[in-house]
Amino acid sequence: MIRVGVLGARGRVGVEVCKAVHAAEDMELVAAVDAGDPIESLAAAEVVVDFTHPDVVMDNLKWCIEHGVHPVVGTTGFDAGRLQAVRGWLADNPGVNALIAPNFGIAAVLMMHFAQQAARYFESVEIVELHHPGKADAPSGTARRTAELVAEARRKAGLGAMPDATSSELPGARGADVEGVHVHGVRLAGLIAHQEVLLGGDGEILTIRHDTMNRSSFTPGVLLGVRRVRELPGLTVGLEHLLDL
Ligand SMILES: NC(=O)C1=CN([C@@H]2O[C@H](COP(=O)(O)OP(=O)(O)OC[C@H]3O[C@@H](n4cnc5c(N)ncnc54)[C@H](OP(=O)(O)O)[C@@H]3O)[C@@H](O)[C@H]2O)C=CC1
Ligand SMILES: O=C(O)C1=N[C@H](C(=O)O)C[C@H](O)C1
Repeated sequence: MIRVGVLGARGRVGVEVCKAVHAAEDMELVAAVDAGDPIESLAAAEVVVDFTHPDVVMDNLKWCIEHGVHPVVGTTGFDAGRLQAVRGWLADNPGVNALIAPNFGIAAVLMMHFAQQAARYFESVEIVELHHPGKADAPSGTARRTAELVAEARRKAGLGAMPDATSSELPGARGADVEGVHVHGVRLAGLIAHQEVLLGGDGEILTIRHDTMNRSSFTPGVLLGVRRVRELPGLTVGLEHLLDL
């Protein structure tokens, strides 16, 4: 039995993670911690799943790593600096591993993978992410990561800047610029989490779309991460490394 703790246990995703861990035959839910609860109860866990908030996730990660607990993190808001800090804590605590994934949905990971594969064939790529209005960060972690993967694929293919004649604009009208890829965020009541990657070339448009219909869709990926994190050395970023893509 894997002893699992959950941080953000009363949140939208945390509730689903607790149910999934409870139902898994090879796992035991030993701690369910939310804001205001003592973090020390996580010491009973081998693996801790974090779905909290970008403002608190670094403190949570540091605590887990320093207490010999392997973190599996869905919380977003990671940039290169934050990932480097996590690598430093792991280096100071050999034997502890961490998995951080901007999206644990299998279809979402495939959407990112397909976008990365397609990127080198098109002059233009833009990303539209659409989420519920309770989301704290923009652009979404998934959109940011997709843009990074697309930019990397374009660089490898020797593609330059995308065509864009915009010479005057209201701030924000062209979205956020992530390594040259424009990312547009929509926050709308009724949505959960959705993304379109628009790829355009001469007379053709390819749209890759992903829709999250419920939050239990994240749990198979989370459970896979919980089962595998102990054997993945150091820091792993992205669930794609656990799938045979
Ligand atoms: N990687 C993935 O597949 C996915 C990632 N996410 C990401 O996960 C994060 C959480 O999303 P979501 O569940 O919708 O958010 P919610 O706000 O619904 O849940 C977060 C929970 O964490 C609690 N919390 C806040 N601070 C702490 C703390 N220090 N310790 C323990 N618990 C704390 C919150 O309490 P309170 O409300 O009282 O502050 C809340 O109950 C976001 O960053 C989101 O982008 C979401 C879906 C999928
Ligand atoms: O906040 C959310 O809801 C989600 N957050 C993640 C992100 O920022 O990419 C994953 C998914 O989009 C849902």
